[in-house]
Amino acid sequence: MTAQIIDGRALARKVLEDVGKGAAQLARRPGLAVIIAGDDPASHVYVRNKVRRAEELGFLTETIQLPDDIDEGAVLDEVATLNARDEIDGILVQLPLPEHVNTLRVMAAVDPAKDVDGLHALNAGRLTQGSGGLIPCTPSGCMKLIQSIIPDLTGFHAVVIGSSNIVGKPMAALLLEAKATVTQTHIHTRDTRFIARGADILISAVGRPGLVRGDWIKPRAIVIDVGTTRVPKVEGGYRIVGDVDFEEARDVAGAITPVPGGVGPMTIACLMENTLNAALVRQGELVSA
Ligand SMILES: NC(=O)C1=CN([C@@H]2O[C@H](COP(=O)(O)OP(=O)(O)OC[C@H]3O[C@@H](n4cnc5c(N)ncnc54)[C@H](OP(=O)(O)O)[C@@H]3O)[C@@H](O)[C@H]2O)C=CC1
Ligand SMILES: Nc1nc(=O)c2c([nH]1)NC[C@@H]1CN(c3ccc(C(=O)N[C@@H](CCC(=O)O)C(=O)O)cc3)C=[N+]21
Ligand SMILES: [Mg+2]
Repeated sequence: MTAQIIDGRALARKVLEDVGKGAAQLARRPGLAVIIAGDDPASHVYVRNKVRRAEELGFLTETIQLPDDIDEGAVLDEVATLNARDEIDGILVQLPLPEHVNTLRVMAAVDPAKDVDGLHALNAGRLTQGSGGLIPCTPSGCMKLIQSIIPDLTGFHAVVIGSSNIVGKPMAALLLEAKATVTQTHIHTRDTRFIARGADILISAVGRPGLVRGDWIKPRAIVIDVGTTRVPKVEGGYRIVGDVDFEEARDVAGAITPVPGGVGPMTIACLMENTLNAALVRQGELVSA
């Protein structure tokens, strides 16, 4: 069989349309601030894309560029300043931070009500307890992609390859909340291929091109490829590739997300959705995100 290709760009457009309608109901436009430290070119591309989307929606945006050698205290000061500014509804600290900065301490400093990445321990805890809060953008986008194919995940076996705080762990929590049976793997997992083959829904969030081969996939499974690795092209520039061997997977899976054009655009759309929800809560239009 040939898998259905799940169109992340088209679904992202729908999400953004709804965000635009929601934002129009607000007395004050949502405000998104992005902190970026250092000069990693890939990080700058992602930040520019996020800011451009926010501007298209009429949001207030601000990018705070910090030097690579900034000390942790100064990053925490920037966060505190943004926490105190009423017109800022969402704060995103672009990752990775410089090596000498403790990511968890920075995350803990962000006002949970403005934590549009859903990385504060309060939001992460609320997610595992199913009690609302802001949800990390990439897993949130993956859920929408999966549910565009199977709206009700009750009892399906989902396998999440990768266990980071930003993708793998919240992905597993969301799937569990949706009543799927969830297996999570990581670098020490033995025989990931065998585990993956049992998945009705297979999500790979590792960053290793070609990790997931055709024989890792159960026939007709839904495959969500979060991996985004930059590979230099011989003619210059780069292309981005996922974790999944797309050509092999296409012959086995029931549905699959492409890279690019799958999870990436949904991540940005869900960031806009989170920013709108944070603004709605902060402006008293919603009790909880
Ligand atoms: N499209 C999008 O919107 C986004 C894409 N990404 C991409 O997704 C990928 C993952 O991102 P992120 O979670 O931040 O990355 P991290 O590097 O933080 O996490 C990768 C995870 O994969 C695990 N891992 C490494 N090798 C294997 C393996 N062979 N089998 C199973 N697990 C393995 C690691 O295990 P351990 O913890 O034990 O080391 C870790 O848990 C990257 O390619 C990133 O660029 C990320 C965010 C958004
Ligand atoms: N605090 C924080 N939050 C993040 O959400 C976050 C982060 N840090 N650090 C880096 C990763 C990576 N990430 C991506 C977002 C969009 C695309 C995306 O739009 N990708 C396009 C292609 C883009 C291209 O061509 O380079 C696509 O897949 O179609 C990819 C990757 C968010 N991340
Ligand atoms: Mg660090």
